[in-house]
Amino acid sequence: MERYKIIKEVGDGTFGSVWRAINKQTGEIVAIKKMKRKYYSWEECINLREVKSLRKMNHPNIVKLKEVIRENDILYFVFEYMECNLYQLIKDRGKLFSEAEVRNWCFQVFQALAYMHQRGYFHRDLKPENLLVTKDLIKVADFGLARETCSQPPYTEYVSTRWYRAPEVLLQSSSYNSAVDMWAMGAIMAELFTLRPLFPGSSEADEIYKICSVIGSPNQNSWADGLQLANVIKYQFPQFTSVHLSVLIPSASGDAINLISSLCSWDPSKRPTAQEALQHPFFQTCFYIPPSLRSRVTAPRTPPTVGTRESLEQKSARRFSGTLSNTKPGSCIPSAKANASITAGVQRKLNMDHQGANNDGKSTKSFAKHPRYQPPARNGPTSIYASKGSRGAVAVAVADTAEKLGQLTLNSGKPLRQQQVGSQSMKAIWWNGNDLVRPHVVPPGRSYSRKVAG
Ligand SMILES: Nc1ncnc2c1ncn2[C@@H]1O[C@H](COP(=O)(O)OP(=O)(O)OP(=O)(O)O)[C@@H](O)[C@H]1O
Repeated sequence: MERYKIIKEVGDGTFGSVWRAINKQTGEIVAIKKMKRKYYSWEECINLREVKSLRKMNHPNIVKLKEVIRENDILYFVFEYMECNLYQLIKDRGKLFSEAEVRNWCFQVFQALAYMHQRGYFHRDLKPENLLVTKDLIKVADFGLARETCSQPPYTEYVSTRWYRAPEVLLQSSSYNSAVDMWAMGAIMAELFTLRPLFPGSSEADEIYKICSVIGSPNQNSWADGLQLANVIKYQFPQFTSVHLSVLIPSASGDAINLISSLCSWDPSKRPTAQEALQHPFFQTCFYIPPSLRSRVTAPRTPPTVGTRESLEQKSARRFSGTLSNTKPGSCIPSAKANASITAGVQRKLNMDHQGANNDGKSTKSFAKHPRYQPPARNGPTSIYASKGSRGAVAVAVADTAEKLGQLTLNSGKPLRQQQVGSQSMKAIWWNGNDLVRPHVVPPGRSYSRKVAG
């Protein structure tokens, strides 16, 4: 570790604290994640999911793991450095993001997911904190929970952040798949438009309650397997009809609403795959720049992985630059120096090789089945967070969920009991006499807690 000079702490997660550091030999800025628990053997380290999955991934929208160092039983991951995470951008944002910004970020993330899912991995803990941003470039980080698709269920020890957790996981399915990442992306996309979480559940039961209140309760048609899962744990869904998402996300176009709606489908098999999402009309103006072409252009002018057709046509001289029309050329590109690989060092380190794997085998679906939606008036949200609470990560075994969910017997339209919903204030937000108060009409001055432990 003496090759690095630690500059400052930039993140504190469940499993590690992350530090900005500089490689004294190359001048490269890196992020070093120092794991909280001790590792007494090298075998323990190389068997970690984060190592096993990340070392196989080589994609411009997946954060690069450069080195793994074990020193005095402490494990350090050295990553390429990114300026901030998406949650920080959302939190500090005074006005809504433009649809072009949302599109650009989501297109990149779906490319990363398509790559990862095709290779037989799924992330399982996608959330704004795990999407790292440098200018227009976004990368998926934190593979601590990543799973191989072909690994054997049941996945009992699964933990993830509640607000982005897919319903099949909440209902304790033991054989979920990469569709859990697609659900999370629907919730994240919506949050990018409104700057507020779409399903801010204060407990696992409240999470399902909030999902029902937005997308409507599931039935035999929409999710027969889900009814069975609920039956097993003796859970009764609260009865709600769906709200059109355009009411909750008024600034989003019809295409965006359509994509979010299909991502947030109860039935995992009805969600688009990442590859299918990339084909959605919402991304019609985007084009993909294959990695092989990206390396041909001069680095400072090359944005990440996405561009617009318009810019492609107009700027044929920069044919493969993929510069977004709203992108400052070169604004998001790390310098060649910053990309220099680390060749020196005395500590034991892991070689990051990259291998392919399996397909996730999901069937191809058409978007034609989703009714096209008429865009609503574009009149921004009624309020944004007055303040945001701390946002902890979770390490919550789901073992107690059956008990918690099983205790619930919810009648149509009736509020959850206070202890089931969470705090009194949460109840006040969610129940207003005869009518359910939707999550996006939080009274001014009210803040959500981003604590998400289940
Ligand atoms: N490569 C990076 N560059 C800059 N900041 C980073 C990088 N990796 C992580 N961070 C920051 O550190 C935070 C925590 O990192 P990470 O999610 O990897 O830790 P964790 O312990 O696995 O967290 P979690 O509690 O979400 O499981 C991130 O949200 C981000 O703000």
